Amino acid sequence: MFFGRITQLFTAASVTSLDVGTSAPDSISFGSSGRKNGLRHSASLQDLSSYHGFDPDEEAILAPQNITWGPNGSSFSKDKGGVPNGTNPSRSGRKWIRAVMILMCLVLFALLVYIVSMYVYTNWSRGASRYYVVFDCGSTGTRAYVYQASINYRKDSSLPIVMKSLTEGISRKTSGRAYDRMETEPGFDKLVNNRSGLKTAIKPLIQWAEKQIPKHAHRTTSLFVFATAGVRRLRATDSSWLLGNVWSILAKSPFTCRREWVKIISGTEEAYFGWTALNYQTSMLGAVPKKATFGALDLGGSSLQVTFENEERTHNETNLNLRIGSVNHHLSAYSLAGYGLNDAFERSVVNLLKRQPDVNKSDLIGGKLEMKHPCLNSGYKGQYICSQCAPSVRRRKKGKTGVPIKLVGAPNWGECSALAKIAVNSSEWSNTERGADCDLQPCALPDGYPRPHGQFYAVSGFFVVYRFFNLSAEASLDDVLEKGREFCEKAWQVARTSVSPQPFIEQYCFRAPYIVSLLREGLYITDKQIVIGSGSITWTLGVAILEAGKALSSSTLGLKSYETLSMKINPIALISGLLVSLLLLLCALSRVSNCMPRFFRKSYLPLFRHSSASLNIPSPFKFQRWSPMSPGVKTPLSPTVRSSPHRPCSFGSSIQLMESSSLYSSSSSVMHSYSSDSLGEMQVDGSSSFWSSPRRSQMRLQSRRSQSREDLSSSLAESHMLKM
Ligand SMILES: Nc1nc2c(ncn2[C@@H]2O[C@H](COP(=O)(O)OP(=O)(O)OP(=O)(O)O)[C@@H](O)[C@H]2O)c(=O)[nH]1
Ligand SMILES: [Ca+2]
Repeated sequence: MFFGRITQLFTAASVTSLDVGTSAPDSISFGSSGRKNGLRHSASLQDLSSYHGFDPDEEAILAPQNITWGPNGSSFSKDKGGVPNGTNPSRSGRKWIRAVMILMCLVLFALLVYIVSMYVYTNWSRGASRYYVVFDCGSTGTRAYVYQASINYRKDSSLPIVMKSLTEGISRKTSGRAYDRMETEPGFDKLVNNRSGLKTAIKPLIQWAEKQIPKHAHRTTSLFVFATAGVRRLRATDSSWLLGNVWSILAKSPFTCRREWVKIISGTEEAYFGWTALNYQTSMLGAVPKKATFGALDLGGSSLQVTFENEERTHNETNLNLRIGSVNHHLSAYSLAGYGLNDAFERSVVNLLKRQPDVNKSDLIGGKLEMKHPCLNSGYKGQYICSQCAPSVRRRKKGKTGVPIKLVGAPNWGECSALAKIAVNSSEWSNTERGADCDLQPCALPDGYPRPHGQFYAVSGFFVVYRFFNLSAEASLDDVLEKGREFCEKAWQVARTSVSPQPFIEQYCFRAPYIVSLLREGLYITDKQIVIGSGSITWTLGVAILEAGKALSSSTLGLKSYETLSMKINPIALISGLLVSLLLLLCALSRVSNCMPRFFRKSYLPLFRHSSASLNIPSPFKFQRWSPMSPGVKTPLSPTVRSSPHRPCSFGSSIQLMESSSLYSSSSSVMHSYSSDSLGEMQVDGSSSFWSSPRRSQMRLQSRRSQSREDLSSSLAESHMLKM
């Protein structure tokens, strides 16, 4: 409708009615007053010469309701009808319309370019992968993970990406390693002021990651180096030294890394990265329709991360919103420092030391102290570096700061279980908490922290303990206790050889009761609420997923446009529709502003001939204006009859209004009527073909000025007959 109206107006602007009254039996007269004999009333041709663009007044003349067939022949009259003589409001109207048209063309063009570029980008990026390298700088080691991100085409997920972990060349769980991961030991927190140790820890990981990624993609691969609890608990001077040196070593890597990507992540960040990774791998993340997600329990060597969906917004410090794909998740996420497996054992040592009577500090510092431990196998003797035994002592041994204590195995399952429960009770060892009774409340949680609820995956350290005792994921916590007790009762030499060589074998008699007490008394999580996750679920996957999501959505909305283009609108149809609209608009605009290049002007191209029907159909569409030679030149219009009865005409006869140069005297008001013959000659005359310059053809028109009216009316009548 809108375009029809616009085109109607433009066509009206381009059509100038001439009074070519004829005595033909039927006539067409244009005039709001409906006067039939338009000859004397038509405006002189000169008046029409200013017609270059659209004249809104033309609408009144050319609109169908103003066209009537009269008894005394057809006539065209330029009757402005109701428009005061001497005013020319059409010019400002034309300018306004032209401006609107140009604006619409520009908007359409911009939209077309955007949609096409989005479509190309989306299709291009569909094949393009992005790689991510994430370093997990943990308290017991530094690991490298390589991920390949690509667009997710599955419709049952609103998650825009598919993430694949590349683990080529990693030794499969040899020598008791619980994880399939590229790892160097010890962790960064044991390498403070040890630059060569840092290089030894980092370079093998970089070299391995380079082999996982095609060389051409190295520069576009993002490298993130995130440190967790081990470094988090260091003094600021030590952690700053570590991060600064790690950054300088990484500067030589082929990957893209920014200074802000080498950092210590908070416990909360580690928590929701782990939750994201878990729910991605269990296909809960971005599921459509939304599915209940799993809580994550990530037990490290130094800290424990707890994350779960929680609609209660009770505790601001631990609440966060995470939007993945089109799904919003309200999470409670927190990290309990000191609850990792290694730190928990340390707490057991600290607690035992406190119970030692008359400990001589010099003996302590001199490493002469010997202490029995109820969770160590009989026959075990070993030196333990205790960081928390004398915090003031800064002696470094094997990379660890603390005092050496000689531990001696004195296994006692009951005492060991009680010691594990003490390690779980934060009020027993942290200065901030008041005495808490683990039988009355979750004694691992600080005051006000939301209690974990729902179903949980227990990963990392939980997985390591289950694997150590050869327990399946379905085993209960009581099974863990049973296995632990059996292990504790073995003599050290037997116990040690009963498992493949691996770190911290001596601590598993403690770890068994510890993880059970941590879940049951520390967090009040029952057996039915947990599933033991595999060792491949690591928070580094969450980093890659969230970074890839950021990259996709930020780079020119590729993701959104991907959704729009592929899921809701057929991009080809959209682009075609825009293209057609733009072309239509450009055509209309060229009519209005005569900006069509000279070569394409209708007055010289016999392409715009109309069938004789144009005489009969009272539609302004059919009257084509021959565009003027150039704006500003007075170009009176002369009607031409396209064909004559004796000449077969492939287009049928037609009336075309031809522009001619202003050769008429301004006083001339005689209307032109042309016989088809002469016009036919004119139009087919080789020297004066449509292709000749307008001036010459106008000259010929000029000489046929007195074309007989009969000719015209006969051809009019004829074409009318044809139509019948
Ligand atoms: N037996 C065995 N234990 C392992 C292995 N890898 C890690 N562990 C133990 O599992 C515990 C948890 O390991 P991680 O989750 O890697 O701990 P982390 O990331 O270094 O510690 P955080 O910095 O607190 O996250 C550590 O205390 C290790 O003692 C393994 O391959 N075999
Ligand atoms: Ca960890």
